[in-house]
Amino acid sequence: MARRPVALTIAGSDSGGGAGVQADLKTFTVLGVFGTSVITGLTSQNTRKVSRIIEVPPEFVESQFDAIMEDFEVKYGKTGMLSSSKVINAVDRKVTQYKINLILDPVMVSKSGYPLVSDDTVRDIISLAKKSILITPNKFEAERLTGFRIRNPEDLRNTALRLYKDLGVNVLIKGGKALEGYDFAIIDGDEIELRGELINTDNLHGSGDVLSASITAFLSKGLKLKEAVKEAKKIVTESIKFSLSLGSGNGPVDPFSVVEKIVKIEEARESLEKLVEYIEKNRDIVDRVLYQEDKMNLGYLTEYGDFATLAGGIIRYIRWIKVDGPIVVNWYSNIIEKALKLTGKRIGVSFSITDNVLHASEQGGLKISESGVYGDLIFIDGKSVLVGDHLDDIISKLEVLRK
Ligand SMILES: Cc1ncc(COP(=O)(O)O)c(N)n1
Repeated sequence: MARRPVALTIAGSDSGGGAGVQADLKTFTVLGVFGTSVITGLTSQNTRKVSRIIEVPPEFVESQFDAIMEDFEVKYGKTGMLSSSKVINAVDRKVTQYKINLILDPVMVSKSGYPLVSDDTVRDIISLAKKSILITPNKFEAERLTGFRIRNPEDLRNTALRLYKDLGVNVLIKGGKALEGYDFAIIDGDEIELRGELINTDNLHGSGDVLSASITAFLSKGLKLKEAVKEAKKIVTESIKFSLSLGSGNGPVDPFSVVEKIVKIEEARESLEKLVEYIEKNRDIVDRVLYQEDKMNLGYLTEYGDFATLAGGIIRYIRWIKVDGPIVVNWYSNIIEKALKLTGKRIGVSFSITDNVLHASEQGGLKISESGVYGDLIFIDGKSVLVGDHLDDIISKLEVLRK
């Protein structure tokens, strides 16, 4: 029977789906970990605002722990929104009772700027932090916890050192957009710089949750803490790079992009395989678009920027064609990738500029472009690249060239 590691999130519900429990469970799932959840509070929230918060009664927080722990083996858990001292104390009791290794994300304010915890919780958060294996404050939360100001990477390091020494806990501070995605961690005394990329987006709703949930997932899968932190940084960077323009406020980051990127590569392979099959079945097309001993190729550029193409292309050889595979991904770039990037299309075929090609495209209404921005047939480096939105689109354009 299939088995999965089980992880736990102890967090609030975000009705808008981008942060909180919803973000944590998505993150666990895409990383192959089964997610359980202790819900600490409910928010009426979207990408613009948090309009209401209801706290879950502490005894019900405790009963969720009991239900999970009597049935599952959970070694690692993470916290998100813990909105009051009573809830924090309930979590503290249960985490201690069940010996759960805790990643504490001291959530205080939403990306949309609304407080998620009452002011007097800082003391209790610090007490829970001391029992955790890692705390992951952002710049603002680290400032609140220490009273320091963080303006640059040096301040970030000093604040991390202070938290590490004073609380006796491993710490990862997220510099966020203000520090161009620079994070700094101290784990078992080792200082770890986590350089990010400057990703120019305000769609960051849920970014902190995705990071701490990724760390928790990787730990549950058996990684050591330092490795888990480094791998989690990659996941959150991807989730931000492909964050979603949903809602009119701070859109959600998208942990699902980590999986969808791979699905899209498989779709690219499948489309190219079908296109090879089509060309093999209709090889007269090759005579029309390719000079003797010239080479054609096929390519697919996914929404995530991965490029698939035939390693060797298709060669016309007397009465035969030779398909020289395999399909390789991100192996090398060619004029098809260039044409697809120029036109924003997904799938392309490169071949010679034969008289047939010129004649048939004129007759069939295919648009030729030398600059490449618009058009169905792009001329690059003395060759033509036929481009389309998907497999059927490119096949219907190849049919035009067969006439
Ligand atoms: C229920 C809940 N938990 C956590 C956050 C923090 O996420 P963010 O800072 O990205 O808004 C949130 N907005 N809502």
